[in-house]
Amino acid sequence: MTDTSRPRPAVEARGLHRRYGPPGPGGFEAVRGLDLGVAPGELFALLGTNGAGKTSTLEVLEGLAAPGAGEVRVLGLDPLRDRAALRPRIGIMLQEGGFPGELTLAETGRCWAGLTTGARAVDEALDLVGLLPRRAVRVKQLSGGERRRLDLAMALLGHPEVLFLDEPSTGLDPEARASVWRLIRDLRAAGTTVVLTTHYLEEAEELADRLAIMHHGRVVTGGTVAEVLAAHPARIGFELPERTGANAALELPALPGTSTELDGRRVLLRTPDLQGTLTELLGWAARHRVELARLDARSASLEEAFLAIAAAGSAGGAPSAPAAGPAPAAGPAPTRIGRAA
Ligand SMILES: Nc1ncnc2c1ncn2[C@@H]1O[C@H](COP(=O)(O)OP(=O)(O)OP(=O)(O)O)[C@@H](O)[C@H]1O
Repeated sequence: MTDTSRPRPAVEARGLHRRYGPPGPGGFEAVRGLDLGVAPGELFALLGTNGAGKTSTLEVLEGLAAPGAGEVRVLGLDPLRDRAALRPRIGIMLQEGGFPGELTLAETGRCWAGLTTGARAVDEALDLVGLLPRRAVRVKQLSGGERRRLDLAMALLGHPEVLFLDEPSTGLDPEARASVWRLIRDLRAAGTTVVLTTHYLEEAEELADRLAIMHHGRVVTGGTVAEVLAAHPARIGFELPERTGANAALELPALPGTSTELDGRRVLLRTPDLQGTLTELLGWAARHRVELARLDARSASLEEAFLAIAAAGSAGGAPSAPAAGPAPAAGPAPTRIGRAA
């Protein structure tokens, strides 16, 4: 039965494969059975290691390349077969725009607007990315970050319903990056569906409603940032006081599902239940009048999740389910710490 309560995805791929070169050992399969769905108005980030297949995937979604196998739909249309109908409704920012260096920004905009249905005013598009004061400058005179912003302005010329951004903030200084993030957020707030690739995990954490992490042509894990992080343990670090005499040895409480690493007086706990473990630990410390110096408790970061996935992949094939973090080794047995009495 079809679920009619959920809107049809604005962007969807099912069983997508993309191959470079001939079949067999002479070729290379860059995308290996990828499924994804992006809801209308959603901001979706595609992350992954170098060569994971992000650009190869994006190019198929954009209608710039044919899938080797599988099905792709954007706004319900086939990006290749229905290209004429779809092209005016999407905006594309490639990894490199490649606009002619001799043209000024205003001329570039006019040329591009001539090819775009319902284009907004060129100056308005340049203003959106902070390049209006540079409108009379030639493209070849722009810095790398300014070129990135010109690429974005041209992608926005046609009021796209779906915007594909391939590494939109690469090469931008922190201020320019912050203003591009603001612009992307505004576009999303106005209902634009955005699919972006990025190497900046902070960018995905800041912007994305949902994300997927690719490795070796497959989506290894995906969901909201919270869902992705839930598969990775939180960390609690602290330092125990120097102890003497009969109090030299202490037993930490049994903390189910938590692993414990000791390095002198420094203790590192890894736990799937940050609040529960922290509550137990603080109760234990209060009962034993133990001061936990340099106490630091934090959820897993997207960077830790990403590195765990990359490491799992390098160590013999990435997992196909949400990747587990560093394995919690210890069971609920208490851990003896400190010098023996
Ligand atoms: N034209 C091509 N011919 C052969 N192999 C290619 C071609 N383009 C890409 N590849 C290979 O396909 C794989 C995926 O490349 P792709 O550019 O999609 O990765 P990516 O995730 O976007 O990487 P990055 O983060 O480095 O931009 C890589 O191993 C790359 O070398």
